[in-house]
Amino acid sequence: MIAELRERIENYSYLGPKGTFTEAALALAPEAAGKPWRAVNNVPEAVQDVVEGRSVGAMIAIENSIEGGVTASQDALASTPGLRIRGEYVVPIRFCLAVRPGTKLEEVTTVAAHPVAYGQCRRWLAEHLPAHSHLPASSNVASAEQLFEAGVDAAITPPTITEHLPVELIASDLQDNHTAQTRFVLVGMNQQVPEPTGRDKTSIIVELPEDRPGALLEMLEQISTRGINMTMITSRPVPDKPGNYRFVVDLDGHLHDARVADALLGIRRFCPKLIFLGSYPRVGVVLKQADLAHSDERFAAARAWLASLEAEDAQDDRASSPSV
Ligand SMILES: O=C(O)C(=O)C[C@]1(C(=O)O)C=C[C@@H](O)C=C1
Repeated sequence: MIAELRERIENYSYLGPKGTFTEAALALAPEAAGKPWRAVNNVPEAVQDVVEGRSVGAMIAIENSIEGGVTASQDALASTPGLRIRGEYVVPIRFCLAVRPGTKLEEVTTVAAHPVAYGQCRRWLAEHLPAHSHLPASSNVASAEQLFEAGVDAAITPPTITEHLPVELIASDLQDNHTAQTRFVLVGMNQQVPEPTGRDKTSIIVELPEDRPGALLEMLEQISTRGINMTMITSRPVPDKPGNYRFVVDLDGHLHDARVADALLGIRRFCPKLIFLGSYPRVGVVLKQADLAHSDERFAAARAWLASLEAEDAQDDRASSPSV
């Protein structure tokens, strides 16, 4: 009954309200098209929606090109067993300064902004509003909603905010870097790994054993000796173990690629706290395999050679065992 109910749920959760970059990312996901969307207040709520079956998927921001990893998302992935990434989506980021109509830049002393957005606009703020104070907001649209509360003069928002709220934009392109982008991932529970497309990425989280000097290097060796391109590595503290870290790692390739499977086996042997987050189609440039020794063909040939040795051995066993 519960399984049937779960099957009928089609919702997708995202950080709202309407108009956030997270909503723009969800609009890029073909599987969410035409399905009901649930706007929630933060990343843990979006993840809880999929854990508790209110949604089949949740879109969450994972990394910004200026601010780096989105820690709330990385921590949710590390602490929610069964959560799997199904796809990644990249959204270009542009910020504007929104005010109540009529407010002048010289009158602004307080700025509401999502912390990840605020971090992307430091240079502009230092130059144009050096004496302001920052009021944290739960999203890039929630910041603009705060304009209608006392004590908030301006908000950092996406340029599309005027489609949603009666605000005025008094400055644009606030972000420190004009190529700023945020990478989002669509997550679900206990999902099957999608078939390889030839342009895939595999994400893992590794908590290294505490008592093993050189464990980080060992993990990297497992990846590099198989010619795998590592596209990201970032560390997060383990909350209940001060001084211990887990590593969030992205690799080019798919779980069904021999070299990736081999590397995961190699890491898992000395590192039982290995979380597989998924293999899924990746956005952007995929490096060509430079080293022939690590080509799929060489992996297949090596496996065939091992299988032939084992077959030979089995034959020898049969020949030498006494017949009855
Ligand atoms: O989706 C939004 O608009 C958000 O407010 C979230 C978020 C994030 O969590 O990183 C998304 C993209 C921007 O880089 C800044 C903030």
